[in-house]
Amino acid sequence: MSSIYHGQLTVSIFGQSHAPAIGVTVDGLPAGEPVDLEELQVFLNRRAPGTGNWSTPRKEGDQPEFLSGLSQGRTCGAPLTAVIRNTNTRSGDYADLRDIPRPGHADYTAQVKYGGFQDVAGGGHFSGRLTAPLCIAGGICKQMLARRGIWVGAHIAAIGGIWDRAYDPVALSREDLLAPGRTRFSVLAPEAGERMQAAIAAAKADRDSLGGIIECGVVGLPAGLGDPMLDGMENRIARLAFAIPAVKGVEFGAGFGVAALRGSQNNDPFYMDGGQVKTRTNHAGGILGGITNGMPLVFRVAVKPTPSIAQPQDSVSLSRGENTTLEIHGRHDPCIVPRAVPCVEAAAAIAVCDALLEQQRRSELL
Ligand SMILES: Cc1cc2nc3c(=O)[nH]c(=O)nc-3n(C[C@H](O)[C@H](O)[C@H](O)COP(=O)(O)O)c2cc1C
Ligand SMILES: C=C(O[C@@H]1CC(C(=O)O)=C[C@@H](OP(=O)(O)O)[C@H]1O)C(=O)O
Repeated sequence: MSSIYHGQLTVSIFGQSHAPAIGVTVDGLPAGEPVDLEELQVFLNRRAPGTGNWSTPRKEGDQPEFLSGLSQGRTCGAPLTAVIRNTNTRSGDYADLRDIPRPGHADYTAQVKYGGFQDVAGGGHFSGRLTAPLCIAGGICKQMLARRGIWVGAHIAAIGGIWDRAYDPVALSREDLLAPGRTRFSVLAPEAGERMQAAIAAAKADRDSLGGIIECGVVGLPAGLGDPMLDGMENRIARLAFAIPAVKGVEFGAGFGVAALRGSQNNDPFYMDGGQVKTRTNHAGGILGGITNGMPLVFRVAVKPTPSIAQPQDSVSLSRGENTTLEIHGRHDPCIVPRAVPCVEAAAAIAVCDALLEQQRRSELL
């Protein structure tokens, strides 16, 4: 299994949902960066399971223990390793799933690839739980970016077809990005949030689940970050966003909507604003040719409905080679979207921080 992001920063995520611990090693962080552990905990709490009707009832404190890389509240240049102990596992729920794979989860593909040696309990290394260490790395990157005037935020754009107010991609402000994260259910329009929560409750009562869309923005970025072709900002962000289990799509700016537009509608006209080049619209989502253009960077991810639902489902017995019915008895999120909002912020923050470090180190060589 490869769970390593390679760039200026190397982010290596380890552990399984029901192993003694999960964790992350981040290599390449500049020395001397302050890490506010209280602020980091507030960020991790936004993702932690066990609170809210939309969450799995599995309660975990999700308090990181730093084993290396920090000294006197700052990064010390050594690889930073943090672990989170798993304290509330119920592995018996997974006893049947090695033989009878859950539709929509990774049980079947893991069985094929790892020949039965994979850890099935709690989804093993495939679990959404592994986004907690992603958020440790991303939370530290968010703090580094904020000190440089770069702000990352996200909100629930839609759940089950109910839409929140969208970001204004031209006039997106720091406050728009930060406000949803101060509430337990991260939306811009509280009324839309209430309707979404009711829809989740209804799906749960039907022993079903819901999916949705998360919109993420970054403001304060300089123009010129990223590269063409394989190392564009889109590529870098998408690679990290797809590390979040259940993410099935990523679109930047107007995204798939561009397909229905004419060039005259989709092009973002340039204009001068106090010596700065800006665009009047932002269908590009702040990226042209893989490189930031100084406008807000905006992207959305599609999150599928939670695969583990309590309804009986068709599956197969792999040992007997025959069709069967599966009933899942476990503790699952009826909707992954609300808890995945900080995970998307973490993915964006790591990608942007990495690109900035690369840019800085390149220019230092000249
Ligand atoms: C924060 C978070 C929580 C999740 N919770 C659950 C869950 O409770 N039950 C479940 O079946 N899947 C859950 N998932 C999704 C599965 O981990 C994921 O669908 C599975 O690993 C297969 O990966 P894929 O959907 O990317 O193909 C969660 C994902 C995230 C990001
Ligand atoms: C624990 C978390 O979510 C888990 C993600 C998950 C999955 O299959 O992805 C399945 C469930 O695991 P368990 O059966 O052990 O309760 C969720 O609770 C977490 O996100 O921290």
